[in-house]
Amino acid sequence: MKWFRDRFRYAFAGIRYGVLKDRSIVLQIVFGWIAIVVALVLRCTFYEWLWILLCITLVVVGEIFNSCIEQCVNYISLEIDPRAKKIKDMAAAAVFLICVFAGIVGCLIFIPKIGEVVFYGL
Ligand SMILES: Nc1ncnc2c1ncn2[C@@H]1O[C@H](COP(=O)(O)OP(=O)(O)OP(=O)(O)O)[C@@H](O)[C@H]1O
Repeated sequence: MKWFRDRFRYAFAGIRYGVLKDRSIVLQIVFGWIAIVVALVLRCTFYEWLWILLCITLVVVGEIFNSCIEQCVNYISLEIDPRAKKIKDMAAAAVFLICVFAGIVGCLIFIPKIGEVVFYGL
């Protein structure tokens, strides 16, 4: 039980560092909440909710991993180095691809629903 409790404590400590120290993570969490509010207003279906929650989770987890990689690089050295640039740029690319995926899913789900609301009302 203590092992289990410790896992939770460390994970929540990690979330706290992320939220307090990384504005990108905070921003993605805010976007996630906006997506949840929009999905509630547009009365998304069960499977639409699954896709939306998957996208939010992927973006936030991707951003946390990106932050970990940036911190690892900074921990090893703060000097300007092309290798450090390559590592950080690749981590940023991974988050960018996840955000593109989430953006496409969001458009596929929300645009037709917004169209329905415009034509027929809520
Ligand atoms: N030590 C370094 N050597 C060379 N280039 C670096 C180095 N550190 C950062 N960079 C370049 O600057 C970019 C931004 O790096 P930084 O660590 O500031 O992350 P960030 O994307 O601004 O993240 P955040 O806003 O979450 O802090 C990197 O993608 C990389 O191109």
